Amino acid sequence: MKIFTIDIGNTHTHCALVECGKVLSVSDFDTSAFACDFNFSGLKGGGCGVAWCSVVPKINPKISENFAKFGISNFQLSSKNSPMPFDVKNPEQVGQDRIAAAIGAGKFFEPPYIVVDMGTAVTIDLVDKFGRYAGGAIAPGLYAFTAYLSEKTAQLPMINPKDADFNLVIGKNTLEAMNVGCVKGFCKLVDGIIGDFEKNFFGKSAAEKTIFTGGSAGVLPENWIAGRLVEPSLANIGLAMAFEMVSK
Ligand SMILES: Nc1ncnc2c1ncn2[C@@H]1O[C@H](COP(=O)(O)OP(=O)(O)O)[C@@H](O)[C@H]1O
Ligand SMILES: CC(C)(COP(=O)(O)O)[C@@H](O)C(=O)NCCC(=O)O
Ligand SMILES: [K+]
Repeated sequence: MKIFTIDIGNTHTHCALVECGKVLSVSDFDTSAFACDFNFSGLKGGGCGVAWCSVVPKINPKISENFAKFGISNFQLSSKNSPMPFDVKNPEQVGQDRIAAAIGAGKFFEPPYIVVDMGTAVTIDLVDKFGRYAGGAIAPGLYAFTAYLSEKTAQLPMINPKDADFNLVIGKNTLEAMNVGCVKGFCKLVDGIIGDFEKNFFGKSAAEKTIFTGGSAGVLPENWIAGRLVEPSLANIGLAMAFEMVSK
């Protein structure tokens, strides 16, 4: 069965048509423009399931209204209906995109594994050996790391993370210093948290059990991202898997 999935993030809304865990097509929108513009009429009667998640609650009534208008039944993934159990203090607090990506990573590995979603925020999450969503870390995303300084200072420019040389050790001008501090610094934050997870939950490198997703994965230096497993539609795959698991 084809499942139309919608992952509403703080910056972008990622839509993907997924069948048997395979992504058939994708389309992205600015979240600020999404709920008002989207025309769901094409989905009606298409024999297609609809699964979605949102970390922008004010959008939810609008999208629900839209589904109702077009008569489309739909599944919103949450901690209440998640097929993945939780080992955290307040499951209802966990971002629905974090739940979706954690489920989606189950297509790639057996638990335990690590899921890194580099969006507006970066989240680094653990699914434990029992297959439970076990929590993780939330930090500013790459854009916050880079843009904030250029917005809040008189002399720091906006940088393009793609141009940063990950091998550079010390910056010899402003741009290089920002590349080392902001871009390499962002990567080192992620690697440092992953390293702690590895030490505490794997006892060895978990590079083979770590998956990356989110907009920043595509703009980080090649020599950091190369060789890592990246799935841009991880949350969408997870939404489709969750829908299939709960519909059984
Ligand atoms: N040119 C860029 N410079 C810095 N960050 C970028 C750039 N392009 C994309 N990003 C990062 O990607 C993020 C958007 O990723 P996305 O996965 O769409 O986020 P969300 O899931 O929060 O909507 C931006 O907030 C930013 O961190
Ligand atoms: C951490 C997030 C902001 C990430 O959102 P994103 O960057 O993908 O837009 C989102 O998952 C969220 O608002 N979570 C709620 C708090 C929590 O997960 O504990
Ligand atoms: K996200």
